[in-house]
Amino acid sequence: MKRPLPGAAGLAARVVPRVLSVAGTDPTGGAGIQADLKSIAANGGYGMAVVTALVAQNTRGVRSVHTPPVEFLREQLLSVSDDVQIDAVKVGMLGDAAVIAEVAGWLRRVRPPVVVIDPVMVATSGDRLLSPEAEQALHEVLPLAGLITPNVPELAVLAGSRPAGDWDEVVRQALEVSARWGVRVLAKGGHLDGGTVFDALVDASGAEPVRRLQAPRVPTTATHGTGCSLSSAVATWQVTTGDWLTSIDRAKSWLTESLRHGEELRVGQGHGPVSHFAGLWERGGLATSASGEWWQRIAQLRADTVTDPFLTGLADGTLGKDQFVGYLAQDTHYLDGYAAVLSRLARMADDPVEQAFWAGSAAACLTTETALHRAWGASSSPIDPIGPVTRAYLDHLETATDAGYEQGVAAVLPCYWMYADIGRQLGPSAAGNPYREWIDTYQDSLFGESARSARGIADRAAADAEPEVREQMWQAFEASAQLERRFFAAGSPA
Ligand SMILES: Nc1ncnc2c1ncn2[C@@H]1O[C@H](COP(=O)(O)OP(=O)(O)OP(=O)(O)O)[C@@H](O)[C@H]1O
Ligand SMILES: Cc1ncc(CO)c(N)n1
Repeated sequence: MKRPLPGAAGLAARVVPRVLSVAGTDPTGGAGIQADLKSIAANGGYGMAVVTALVAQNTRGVRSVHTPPVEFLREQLLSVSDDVQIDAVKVGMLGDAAVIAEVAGWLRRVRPPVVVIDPVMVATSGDRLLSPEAEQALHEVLPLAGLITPNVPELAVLAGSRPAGDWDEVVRQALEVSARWGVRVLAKGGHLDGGTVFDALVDASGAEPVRRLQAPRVPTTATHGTGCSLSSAVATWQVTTGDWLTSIDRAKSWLTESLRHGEELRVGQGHGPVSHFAGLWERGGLATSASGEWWQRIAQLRADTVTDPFLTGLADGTLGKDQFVGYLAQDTHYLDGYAAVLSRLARMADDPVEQAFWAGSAAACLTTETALHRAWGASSSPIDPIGPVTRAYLDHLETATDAGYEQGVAAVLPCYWMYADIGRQLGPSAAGNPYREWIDTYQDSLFGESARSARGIADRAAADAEPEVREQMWQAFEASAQLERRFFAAGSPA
């Protein structure tokens, strides 16, 4: 069954794949079923789970495994398949031969349209998750998969060889396994060294037997459960794309981003989990906070801002120098007034942390400005007369702050947040760009952190505010966002 691609219209117009994970548990939430459910949800699916084994494990290793009777496994599997139409199944830890036989029998009866089997044998910690006798029994279940996803040591076991030492050997083993077991293989190269991680989609019977994928290796210790998370993500995507390479590609992009944010979670002392929802949180896909909702409401405005000719010219380096200097002159006026408003907020705040944040921001604002201007050989005092958009923006900030602390906080937020967002989007094009320093200033992770702090303050203020004040906060926020856009447009090539 092939489903339409999820459209841009959002969740309402979108088919949500119903994806079942059949796997073991990880009470620390980074691997096994717990990771699978997060991964399925993060990739747009509805997750379900049947437990094959209860694993007492954490980021450092496995303590013990409890395998419930296979009769109970059967009860769980039938509870799902008797009631729910399953679009995809991801199979993870199977533990022993009896579990494998049970799952194989169920798969043969139910025939889910998408089956991904992660032949889990050892955890990232090195602990075994499959009894050696059960390796034989895998013969029964692996051919039922549309895709199997072994890592380097697992591939070696399936190929009956030593673990591959380099990428060519991985591909050779994957071809062997694919031919011998009659399955499509995603050979994962996470365990090899090097600045790039390679994976390969191998189908010995296909027209193009080896298709390679590569991604930058994320320097992180947070790699616990990457295999679980990847296989569930691929299973989820396969329901909507119907094409394995596309599904793997999407799952990989998501995983790389989630790996980048894993350490921020500070979970455990060993190999920590990836941050499954980092992308969603980053892009404000959740409207659980007032600011998240405001951010979504200005989505069109934000899209129009990043495609403004001034910013596209800045991104590709074709923007005229005069224009950039003209923009900087207006920005000097703006930052002077903005720093004054931030100082006002510092005085108005009753929380010492918030006072310090606004005062620190006012200072950073003035020093960043001088640094940028020095780089462009301009004086740090404004020479050009103040323009109409700059005037309107500063008047708005003052008026909003006159109305109250909450409104002032909401009014200053777009300046942090939209610039951090623009820096993030323009960052990748910064190398060799004449405006690199400007882009780097806003791409800087410290700037991103300030934006998050400002957002946190606005959310706390909104949570405590009366409905009419919260409405005024939104209006102040939106007006500032509009003025941000006009500020760039004022410097656009005619
Ligand atoms: N540091 C990293 N940076 C980027 N990608 C990585 C990194 N580590 C692993 N990956 C990717 O994650 C996926 C899983 O790879 P890996 O070979 O580690 O699987 P695994 O050993 O089954 O995972 P685990 O046992 O931790 O669940 C692969 O697509 C791999 O390329
Ligand atoms: C339950 C379970 N499945 C898979 C893995 C592999 O990371 C793990 N550590 N735990």
